[in-house]
Amino acid sequence: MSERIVSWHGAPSKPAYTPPPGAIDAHCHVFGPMARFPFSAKAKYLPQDAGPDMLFALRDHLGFAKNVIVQASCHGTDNAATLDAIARSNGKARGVAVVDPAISEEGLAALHDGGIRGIRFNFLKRLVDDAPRDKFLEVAKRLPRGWHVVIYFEADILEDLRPFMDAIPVPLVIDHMGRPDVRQGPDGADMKAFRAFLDSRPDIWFKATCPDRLDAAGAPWDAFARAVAPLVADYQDRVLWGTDWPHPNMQSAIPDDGHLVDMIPRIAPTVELQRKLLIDNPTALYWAD
Ligand SMILES: O=C(O)/C=C(\CC(=O)C(=O)O)C(=O)O
Repeated sequence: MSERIVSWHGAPSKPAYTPPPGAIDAHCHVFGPMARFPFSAKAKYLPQDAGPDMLFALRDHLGFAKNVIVQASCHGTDNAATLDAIARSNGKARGVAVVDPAISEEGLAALHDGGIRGIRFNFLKRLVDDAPRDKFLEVAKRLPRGWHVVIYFEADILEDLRPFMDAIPVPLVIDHMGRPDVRQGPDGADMKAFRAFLDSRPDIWFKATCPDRLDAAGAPWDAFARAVAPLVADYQDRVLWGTDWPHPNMQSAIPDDGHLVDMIPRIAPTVELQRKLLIDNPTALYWAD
């Protein structure tokens, strides 16, 4: 792997939809800059630099107030780039780390001081070499107060992951709804299984994100809007939204971030739903203190 890829739109449009004041982009990443924050030797993709200045310029362009920066797999368990971005945000960013499960209590406390409020377990084989459930569970049981676990998986392993996820004693946040096949519609097998999972405990949250990854038909992502809007309405106190910028790995169908923002009123059509999705819910998870 040698070629560094660009996975983001060079000139995203200004969205027609204006997010409410204080809106939070609760799923985005930073890449590098590589000269200061080299990528992991185990990285499955090698991106161009997409650092905090670019992220914060996009935040302002799209009309958001804050970011939740999620450590991407290309940086492995070295959270320095994510922490640096949070430190540069003037209090306008918090984050989710990826840790070596053997991390010390002091290491976790330092992440907390740096603005981290959760850790991420990634189960996508194309992104990580291994995902040791026993070790993940051990570290999930000794997280700082108020933290949660973010889990990224694909719909076909939801059932297999259930015993592991059921045993995690802190709130769960599921990336991209566990990647359902949105072409099945709102009552399809994947959405039904995901709803059953959400119904199994009250502290599972999810991100209604990534139409670009989940709806192969492309913008305006009608299948995504049709499948996801009922989920947002039915679980409106547990849903988050984010751009996913800089869209790791996306190379052929790179989304225009302005168009992604214009999906918000299609999945959350009322002012109240939008306030929960963009302000109340992410604030409860990331700015409770
Ligand atoms: O950014 C995302 O949410 C999705 C990713 C990348 C990722 O998670 C990572 O690199 O850690 C993907 O599907 O390739």
